[in-house]
Formats: sequence, structure tokens, C-alpha cells
Amino acid sequence: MGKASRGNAGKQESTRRPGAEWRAALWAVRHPGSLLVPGALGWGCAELGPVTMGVGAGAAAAAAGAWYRGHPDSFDRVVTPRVRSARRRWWTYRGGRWRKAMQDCELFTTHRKTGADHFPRVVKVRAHSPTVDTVWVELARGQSARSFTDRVEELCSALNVERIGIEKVKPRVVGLVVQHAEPFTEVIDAPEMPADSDAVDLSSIYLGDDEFGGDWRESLNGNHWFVAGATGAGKNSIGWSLLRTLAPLIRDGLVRLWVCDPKQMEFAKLAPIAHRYAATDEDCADLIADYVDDLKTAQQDLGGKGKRTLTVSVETPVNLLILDEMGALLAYGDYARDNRRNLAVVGSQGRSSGHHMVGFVQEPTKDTVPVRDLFTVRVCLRLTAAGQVDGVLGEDARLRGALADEIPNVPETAGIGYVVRPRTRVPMRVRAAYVDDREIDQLVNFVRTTTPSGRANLEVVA
Ligand SMILES: Nc1ncnc2c1ncn2[C@@H]1O[C@H](COP(=O)(O)OP(=O)(O)OP(=O)(O)O)[C@@H](O)[C@H]1O
Repeated sequence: MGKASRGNAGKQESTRRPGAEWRAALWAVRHPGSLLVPGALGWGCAELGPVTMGVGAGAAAAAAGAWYRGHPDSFDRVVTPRVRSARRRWWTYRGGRWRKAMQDCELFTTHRKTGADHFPRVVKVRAHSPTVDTVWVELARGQSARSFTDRVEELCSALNVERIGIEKVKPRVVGLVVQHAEPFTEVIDAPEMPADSDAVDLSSIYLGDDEFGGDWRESLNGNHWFVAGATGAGKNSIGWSLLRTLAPLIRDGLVRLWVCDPKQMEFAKLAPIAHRYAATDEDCADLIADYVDDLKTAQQDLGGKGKRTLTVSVETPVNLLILDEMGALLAYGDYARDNRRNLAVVGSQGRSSGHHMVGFVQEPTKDTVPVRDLFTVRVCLRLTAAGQVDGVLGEDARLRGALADEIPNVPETAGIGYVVRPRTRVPMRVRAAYVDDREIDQLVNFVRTTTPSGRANLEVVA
């Protein structure tokens, strides 16, 4: 049961509530649209006549329809989230329904003199995706963010949603990140391997599906990738999907793999097709140092020719540094400092010469991966701590819906995580395609045994 407010001690308090007309006026001030929209329509009809207003409304609806059909990308980016947010605000979180949920969860307080119930107030709703909303809630007097975290199970059941993450936004405001449903219920098949290098587009590499049912693609051009996830989260499937797409380029000598594999598990299969492969601490440190030397040489060659773009050929290939267990390479051991320094060079200078890196890490803290800010594509799979999510995806990513720490630790969720959509900074739930052992062997055999069918010339933009 909600507890009586203890605030305002010593102040003379009335036992009466403000009158209904004042409460209605306050509601109208907080929801100006509820007066302005009908007011504007009424004024329009009176001044311009109902026919003109009808024609205007019809034209606006036709324009919206044309936009919806003609340019789905911009419509879905600009209009759909707003419409969805408004629908959720006035349907899922509308006054009566919200108050009922608060009552069911005992998330309200009762004024000890007037006996009036005070409910936490919904101040803003943003539905960035079909499955996740963020609801900003102003707490009732006497409540704290803890009141919500303690009752999160009850709240999920009262709102009939899958899970809720709680973020403290300001002293009296919490953000509820509400996940309605899990968009991914099936394992996604491994990407096909293109037969020829010409068929590979480095700026659009298929990694799996997004929550909207579309392809999840990332660009390798000009980017370094960072994949964070607790053990068993499915990090490797992202690496293998990338490698399957790159297979013909690896075979044709247009992409060279440099692999640091301290764990010596799955990536050990890359040893026969890698340009360089290392497993011990010392060998990994040598490999990374040599990678930086290679980068510097390529930079000088490009500079000497006065070029800003790399034309990929056997003589000037794309180089890909794969770092499994980055934490082990950067945080502990005799070579950690050298590795950190070298990777900072790759991170800041490698892109122009086609020297990319893909790093995998279980614990993405600033201490274990101090160079994480140099990675331009970041994937956040299941994590063990809420505080790590923003570290991977950027400030407020969790508040905007990236509930990576709430992904259940069960095999059915492997490969599920978040990326941030570049133009909107909104997290998007994705699932990586799953590459099984047979498909990994198929990739290695393809690179080792098939014959090149022609050389591609790829432009890598600096
Ligand atoms: N994309 C995926 N879809 C479905 N299942 C997956 C996916 N990726 C991995 N799995 C399953 O989850 C298990 C663990 O995956 P994986 O070894 O890639 O995790 P990880 O994050 O690399 O863990 P670790 O850091 O311990 O190596 C796999 O054996 C597989 O069964």
C-alpha cells in the first residue's frame, strides 16, 4: 500500500484538495494539444468554412499517403515513431489505465491529511521501435527510483509486457524502458558465401536481421568493429558472418587476415587461411606490432602516390585484424601496454590504408578496453551489468531502449543484441545469423580449395 507523504514538515497543510476546475486547468496546461487542436479546427471551420477545411485535411492526408508509399525510409524514420509514440501515450499509458497499473503495483502515495492518492505521472513517451518504448515518469511525492526497481516484476505483469528496465534520469524522474515482445524467436541462417570477389560490397555486409524484419548490414569501409557480449552471448557468429561474406576476397588475396586468438577455440580454424595467426601473449603482441608496421608502410605508399583512396589489389589488399578476447590482450600481462599503444594507432590511422580491426570482448569496461572509443561500429550483445551498455553504445543508449543487460542468459537468445542507428542515435535490436561448425569448415575449404575466377578492383574510401 502507498505510504503517506512525510514531505513539507512544519508547513500548514489543508485537508482539502484543489477543486476539480483547477485540476482540469492544470491538465490542459500539461496537455496543450488537447485544447489547441480542437481550437484550431473550430477556428478554421468558422473562418474558412468546413468545405475548405475538409479539402485541406484531404490534401494533407493524400500527401502523407504519397510520402508513406513513395519514400518508406524517410517516412519510417520521421513519421512512424511519432505516430507510434502518440498511440502508445494515449492508449497503453493513458490516465485511467496507468493509474490502475500503479494501484495494482502499489506504486502510489496517499496524502496523510487529505487522503488523496498521488500517482507517478507519465510525462513523455517515445516508441523508437515497434517492440520497445521509453516512458519518462515523474515520481509521486515520497517515491524514489527504488520504488520502481523493487516492483518491476509486478509492473511487467500489470502492463502486460515482457520486461522493463529502470533508468534514473533526474532526481524525481525515472525512465522505464518497456519491451513489449521479443522480435526474434528463430535462429537466422548463415549468410551465403559469394562465389566471386566482384559480388562483395564492403560497405554493406549482411550480419543478420533487425527488429523491423529487414537485413542487418554494417559497413567495413572506413570502420573498426567492436563486439561486446558476456560469455555465450554469440559474439563469434558476427565474426563468422563477416568472414563468410569476405570469403572470395580472402581466397583471392584481396583481404588478409591477421588473427589474435588467445582462447584458441573456434578461431583456431582460421590458422590455415590467415595471413598471420597468433595465440600466445608474446606472439599476439608481435603480430599487433607488425600490423602497425604494415599500416605505416601502406600509409607511406599511399601518401607517396598522392592518393586518398585505396584501390584494393593483391599488392595493396585490405587487412583485417581479428582480436578475440580483447580484454586479455589489453588489460593484463606483460604486453598489455604495448598492445594498447599499437591498437590506438590502428584505431586512429588504420582506416585510410584499409587496415581494419574487429575486436571481441566479454567485459567492455573502460579498464579492460581503454581504446573502445576508437571503434566506429559497435555491437552490444547480452551483458551482465546495466552500467556497461552506455559504455559500448554511447550515452543514454540504455534509456533509449538498449536493454542488453536484460537479455536472458539462455541459449535461445544467443546472437541477440543492439546496434545504434547512425542518423537517429536510437538503438535497434538485431540478431546475428548463426554460422555452425559445418559452415565454418565450408568457409575454410572454400578459401583453400576453390580457384579464383577473376580479380576485383575495390575502391576503399579514406
Ligand atoms: N547467432 C546465433 N544464433 C543462435 N544461436 C547462437 C548464435 N550465436 C551463437 N549461438 C549459440 O550460442 C553458443 C555460444 O556462442 P558463442 O561461442 O559464439 O558465444 P561467445 O559470445 O563467443 O562466447 P565466448 O566469449 O564464451 O566464446 C553457440 O554454441 C551456439 O549454440
